[in-house]
Amino acid sequence: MGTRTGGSSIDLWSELIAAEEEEENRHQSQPQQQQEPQIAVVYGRKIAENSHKNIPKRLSNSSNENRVSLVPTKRVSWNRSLSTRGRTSIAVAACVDYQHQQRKPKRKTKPAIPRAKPVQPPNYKKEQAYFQEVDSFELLEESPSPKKSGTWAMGIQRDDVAIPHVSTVLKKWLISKKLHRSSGPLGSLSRILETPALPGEFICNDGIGYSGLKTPVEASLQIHSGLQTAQNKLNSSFIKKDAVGDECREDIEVAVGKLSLTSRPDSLDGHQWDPFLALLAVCGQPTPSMLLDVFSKYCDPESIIKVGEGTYGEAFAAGKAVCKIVPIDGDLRVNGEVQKRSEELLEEAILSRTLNHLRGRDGHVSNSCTTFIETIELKVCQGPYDAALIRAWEEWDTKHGSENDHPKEFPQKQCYVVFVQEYGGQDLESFVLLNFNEARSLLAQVTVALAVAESAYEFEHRDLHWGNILLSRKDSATVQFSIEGRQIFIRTFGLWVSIIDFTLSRINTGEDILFLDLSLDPELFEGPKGDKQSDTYRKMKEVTEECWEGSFPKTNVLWLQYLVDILLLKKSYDRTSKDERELRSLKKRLNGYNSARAATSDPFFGDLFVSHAM
Ligand SMILES: Nc1ncnc2c1ncn2[C@@H]1O[C@H](COP(=O)(O)OP(=O)(O)OP(=O)(O)O)[C@@H](O)[C@H]1O
Repeated sequence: MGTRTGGSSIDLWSELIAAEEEEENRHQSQPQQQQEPQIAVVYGRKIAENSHKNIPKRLSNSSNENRVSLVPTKRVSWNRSLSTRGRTSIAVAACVDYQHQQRKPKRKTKPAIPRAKPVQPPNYKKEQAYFQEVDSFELLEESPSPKKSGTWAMGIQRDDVAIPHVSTVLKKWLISKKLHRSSGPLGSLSRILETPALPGEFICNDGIGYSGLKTPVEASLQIHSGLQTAQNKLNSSFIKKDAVGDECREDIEVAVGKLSLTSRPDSLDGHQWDPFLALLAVCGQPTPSMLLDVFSKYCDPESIIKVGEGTYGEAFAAGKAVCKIVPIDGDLRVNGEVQKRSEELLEEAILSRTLNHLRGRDGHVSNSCTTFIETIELKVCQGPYDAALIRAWEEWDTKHGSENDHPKEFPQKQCYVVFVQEYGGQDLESFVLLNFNEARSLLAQVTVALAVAESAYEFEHRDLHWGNILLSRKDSATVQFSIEGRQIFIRTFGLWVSIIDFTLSRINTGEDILFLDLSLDPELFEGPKGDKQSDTYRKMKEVTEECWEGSFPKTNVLWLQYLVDILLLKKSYDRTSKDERELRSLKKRLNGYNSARAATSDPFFGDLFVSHAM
């Protein structure tokens, strides 16, 4: 079956597109004729043998069994990363010959079943037929994942100083200190705490408040440059310091002293600095908590349920919240990957919190929306997984077949960051869309959300694959956005969108530009040709010309085009051939927009925007 011969790949995607266009032309010349599915070459879709709920295997992005590689000799870690991150995408795979060769031994023993909690599709037969007819491609290979050894970079570049591409917060701070000849080392968190307070945020108890940051224009980070940059990032976590009791501050200082003297001293250029301490500071903690202490704030531990897993994180429902646990700083490889470092999490924390301010809780903001997942709290934890978490993990494993290592393998002193977020629903990959209206609303909500974040923060997501869009259903008929002071309500048809995973995102907080230098990860751009997700990374590379620090809102448009492809080719829902033509036309017109903001003017969205809540 298939068109792969002699081990060489054939770009079936191009064939598919050509067939689509041919079909489109045919349709235009024969308008009355019923259109057939747009796929020229049809392969049977594999169904998981053990699919106890009769869910097609590829509804999950954790199922590797059918995945085959176009590059069989190059089995690298991104295969694994991408499977769990949803970095799977449209690829026309006929090369079934390779699929057995490409499995990791560990995965062979695991059943390939949906990652997310299965939902009984309302019209499964139709979906199955869809996959048999339309989704005729196997996933060749998952797209490459950025190497996590690289960390966030900031947009401070000087010609006369060699700033390393991979810069930790620490290095950046030291470099900027040199650049700006600032007043001496930032030796401890105590020193940070001595910096002038900024209005609006709290410290100590619950980590994150909502009232601090505004938009860049209203910038509250108050960062000027150099040393101030790193220092004020931390300040941003300690806004309203005056409200902090001396007792609490003392606790932190004592804790900092202990930590820096005993636990994790870090020295560079003779200056003591520890990003772990900074992380603690950002989380408003004197010392790491126990995992269960965090969960207990949100639920009875007995009710904890695992809801998903990624390469780095294990996500558990805790009451109405989701706690994603990410191990940090340890030597133990987790799920085959080197653990993330504190400094990476520090930057990600700042980015997540900045996006929180789009929710407009701190009063009127000219750009607001609720589409970016809300980070309720961040906590640093230490210690083994508790019994309740192990139980939840094992239950999920039994049901879904985890691809992650068993958490009992963590050492006693393992540290983690826990992201407490709102529950966003199921990812687009596994969610069953009902009809074209839902698909339209999804595109509208994503487009306007990106437009809002572009306007507020020059935000580019840069990794908006179908694993990073969460969906749920709500009663609300409209969802509200505010963009440059103008209110927009979008018809939801009951569908509610949340965007997650800002690891690759670029943001201008008003004082800092946070971005990931993707040029450090060439494998990201080496995914299979014809794989829409891999193609999108490559297109981003063309658009940015590898200047990842720069503002290129066109990258958001590239992901919108990717989403249109997903909705046309990977998702099944009630739609007509006219609906499909509309989607294809939208995709073409998107070529003409250089930002999501510009794309909001597209007629496709016209009747989805209303001027008042419904
Ligand atoms: N806020 C949330 N609401 C509901 N489910 C969530 C939420 N956050 C994460 N999940 C679930 O957990 C999974 C893993 O989360 P996420 O992708 O953020 O982890 P990760 O380790 O950062 O992933 P990766 O690095 O592989 O992209 C998601 O695919 C989703 O199923």
